[in-house]
Amino acid sequence: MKIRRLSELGDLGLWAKGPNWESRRYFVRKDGTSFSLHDTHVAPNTQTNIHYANHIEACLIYSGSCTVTDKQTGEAHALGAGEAYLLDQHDRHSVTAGPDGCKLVCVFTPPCDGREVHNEKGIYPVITEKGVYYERADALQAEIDMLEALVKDKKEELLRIKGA
Ligand SMILES: CC(=O)NCC[C@H](N)C(=O)O
Repeated sequence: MKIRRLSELGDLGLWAKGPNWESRRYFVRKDGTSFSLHDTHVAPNTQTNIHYANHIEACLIYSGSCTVTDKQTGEAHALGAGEAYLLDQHDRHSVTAGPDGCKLVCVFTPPCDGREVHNEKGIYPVITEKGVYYERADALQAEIDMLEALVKDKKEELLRIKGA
């Protein structure tokens, strides 16, 4: 088991800030997981345009409210505490926080490294120990390398179990 406390995140480089939001990244790639776990706080009455070309993200709102708009269809969803959205199509979208702001627990795959902020297109790079990759092909290769390392670990575990 691992415990990570809010008070540690700054020193560990796991507290990222954008113009309208901050994201406290509790568990990240270096923890060896295939996902990262974030607590995102979005400032009241702000709009952020996002396009996670290299990631899938699930968000669960636990405080405040927001409107998530699909930029392709124009469909807008008003969401509050206990409601969630999943960006499983690399959807271009905007998040508009309500008058009390919006707090969300967010899960990313591939896992974030901790330092990611949006580029001018709203994209996060995939960051590994080998580099920072924005372009889809490079980011996919970095993700495949991460997944292959995880599969290698699982295969070794399986061999250990079978050999026991
Ligand atoms: C909704 C929003 O502002 N997202 C940006 C931060 C993102 N959820 C993260 O945790 O990196």
